[in-house]
Amino acid sequence: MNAVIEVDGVTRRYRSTTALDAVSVRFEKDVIHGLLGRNGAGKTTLMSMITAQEWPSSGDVRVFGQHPHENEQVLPRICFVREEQQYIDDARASHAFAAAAMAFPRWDQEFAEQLAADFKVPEKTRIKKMSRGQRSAVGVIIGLASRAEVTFFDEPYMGLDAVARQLFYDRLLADYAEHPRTIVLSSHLIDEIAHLIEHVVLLDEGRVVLDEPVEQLRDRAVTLVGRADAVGELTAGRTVLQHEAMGRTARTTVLGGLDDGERRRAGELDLDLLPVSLQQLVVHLTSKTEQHEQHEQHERHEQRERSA
Ligand SMILES: Nc1ncnc2c1ncn2[C@@H]1O[C@H](COP(=O)(O)OP(=O)(O)OP(=O)(O)O)[C@@H](O)[C@H]1O
Repeated sequence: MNAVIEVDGVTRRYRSTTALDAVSVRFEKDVIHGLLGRNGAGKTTLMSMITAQEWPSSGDVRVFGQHPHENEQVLPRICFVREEQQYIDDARASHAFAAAAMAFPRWDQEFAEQLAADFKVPEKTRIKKMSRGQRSAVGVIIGLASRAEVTFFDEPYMGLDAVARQLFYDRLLADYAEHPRTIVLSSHLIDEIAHLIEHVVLLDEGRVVLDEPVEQLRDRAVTLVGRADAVGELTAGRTVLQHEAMGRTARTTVLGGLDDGERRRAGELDLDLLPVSLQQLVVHLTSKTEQHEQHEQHERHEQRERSA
């Protein structure tokens, strides 16, 4: 393992909000990571710490083994693409690309121009006057053509239509295959990016709740589809993540994998076994807190009823 980013016990407080709560996580060299979590989970805050745009309240961040803040050895090797990127007044896409060419030593101008044509970024329009999707495309192009050793894309798709998003995913994968680098992609469109990412870091309320290679997630849950009574037999007593019944057919997703005996039985019962989607797993893992609160509320209510 070769971590290019090491985050150790990082906490970030904003007055009464704890955006990150003792987060420790590593991002490995030349791996595409998905940084996932609900709104307000702390994803942008974590990326801002690593890219030296913010300071942690406590804890330690190292990139390439060094502290990134005001570090000229580190900063040109990091690119952070975010929605609210500010560009200088009157700048056109070509000006933004020229600035990026100065900032990033591995910048590929030809690639940037090819991407600008692919995304149909208007040449003459000022970035300020561009549509939201066109502005996002400028950011995405800078992220790709910078070829920075560490590149963060923080929800880069805002305003991009489905065709442009697909273009981004295709170009990202193709360019990554030729120029491997560390990529961290934050997105709410989990199913859309699931095939791109090799490792998932999931934040919930400022804490890491999952930090795992995508391959391993397959064993975390399974979906059984078939006759309702047969599905019921194999899912009895297990934690159900999702259940749908359609007439005599059921589709049930349960936590945990099936052992060899259970798989054989599923075959005998003519059940289909499907891997769980990343989206389903993320929803399950990040709604736990609410489930817990609801449970606590219920318990308090019961207690009041009993003592009344
Ligand atoms: N500058 C700030 N001042 C005060 N609170 C902040 C600041 N930046 C972030 N926060 C708070 O920290 C928490 C985490 O915010 P953050 O932007 O990191 O979440 P996120 O996971 O990126 O969310 P989203 O998916 O909605 O973009 C939120 O509760 C947010 O309100």
